[in-house]
Amino acid sequence: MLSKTITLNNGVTMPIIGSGTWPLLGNECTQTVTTAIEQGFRLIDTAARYGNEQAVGKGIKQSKVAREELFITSKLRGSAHGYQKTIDAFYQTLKDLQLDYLDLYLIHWPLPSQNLYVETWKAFITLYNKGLIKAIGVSNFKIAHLSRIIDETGIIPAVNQIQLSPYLPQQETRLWMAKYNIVCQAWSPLGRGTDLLNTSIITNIAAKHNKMPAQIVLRWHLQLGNSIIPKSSHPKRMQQNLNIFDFELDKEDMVLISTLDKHIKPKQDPDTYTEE
Ligand SMILES: NC(=O)C1=CN([C@@H]2O[C@H](COP(=O)(O)OP(=O)(O)OC[C@H]3O[C@@H](n4cnc5c(N)ncnc54)[C@H](OP(=O)(O)O)[C@@H]3O)[C@@H](O)[C@H]2O)C=CC1
Ligand SMILES: O=C1CO[C@H](CO)[C@@H](O)[C@@H]1O
Repeated sequence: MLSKTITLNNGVTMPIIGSGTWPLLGNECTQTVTTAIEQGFRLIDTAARYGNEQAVGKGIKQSKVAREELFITSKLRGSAHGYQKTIDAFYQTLKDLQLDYLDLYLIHWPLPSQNLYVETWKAFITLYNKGLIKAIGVSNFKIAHLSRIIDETGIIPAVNQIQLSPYLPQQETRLWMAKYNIVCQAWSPLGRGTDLLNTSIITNIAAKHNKMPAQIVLRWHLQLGNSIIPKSSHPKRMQQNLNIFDFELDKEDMVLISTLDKHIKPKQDPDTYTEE
C-alpha cells in the first residue's frame, strides 16, 4: 500500500502529490488553487518566476483550510541568486504569498554560468536555521550541481524537482538521489506538450485497469518513488490525479512503460539554461 505522504530527509512530512500552478495567473490562478485545495490537494507548487505568488496566496486564503494542513512550495528565481539577494527574495515571496513560513523552498535552476548557487544554498541554510522554511531543496540540479552543494556545505537538499516522465525517466539521477535520501519530485509528470497520454502503451494499460491514461502515468511515478505535481485547472482531472491509490501497476505494466524512454535530454539543459 503506497502512502499519500513521504518523509523528507529532515523528518518533515510532505504530501506525495501536489498541484502545479504554471502558467496560471491572476483570477484563474486564484480560483484553480482554491479548487485544488477543495478537491483534496494539500501541496501547492509555485515560483517567484511564475509571477503568480500573490494569486496563489489569495487562493490559499480563500480555501479556508488551516495553514498547518497545507504544504506550500516556492522557488527562488535566477535573478535573485547570491546570498543577500536570496534572503531579500525569500521575504518578498513570503509577503506575496501572505504567509509567515514556507514548507519547501527550492533553487529554481542552478544557472552554473553565474556560479552563485553554492552561495545561494548557504542563504537557504540560514533561512532554514531561522525556522522560516520547513525544508530546503533544489530544482533542475544535475548530479554535479548536487554534489557540489553537498561537498561545500555538508547540507543535503530534501528535494530535487526535475523534469521527469516515462519519456524522460532520469534513471541515473534518480538512483543517485536515492542514495542521499533526496526526494525526486517530477515536474511535467504527465509529459506536458507531448503525446504521452495518447500512446497505445498507456491507453491499453489504462483500459486494463479501468483508469484514465493520466492515472496510469501518475501511478507509475509513485511506484518508482517519485513525488508529483501535475497541473490541471479542471476539477474532474484534479480528482483523477488524486485518485491513484486504489489500484496497482503490475511488473509487466512497469516494464512496458519503461520502453517509452526516448533517451533524450531535458528540453531545457540545466547546464546552459538561463531563466531570470
Ligand atoms: N521546477 C521547474 O523548473 C518546473 C516546474 N514545473 C511545475 O510542475 C507543474 C506541472 O508541470 P507541467 O509542466 O504543468 O506539466 P504536466 O505534466 O502537469 O501537464 C500539464 C498539462 O496536462 C493536462 N492535464 C492535467 N491533468 C490531466 C488529466 N488528468 N488528463 C489529461 N490531461 C491532464 C493539463 O491540462 P488542464 O490544465 O487543461 O487540465 C496541462 O495541459 C507546473 O505547473 C509547475 O508548478 C513545471 C515546469 C518546470
Ligand atoms: O518552472 C517552470 C515552468 O515551466 C517553464 C517551461 O518549461 C520553465 O521554464 C520554468 O522553469
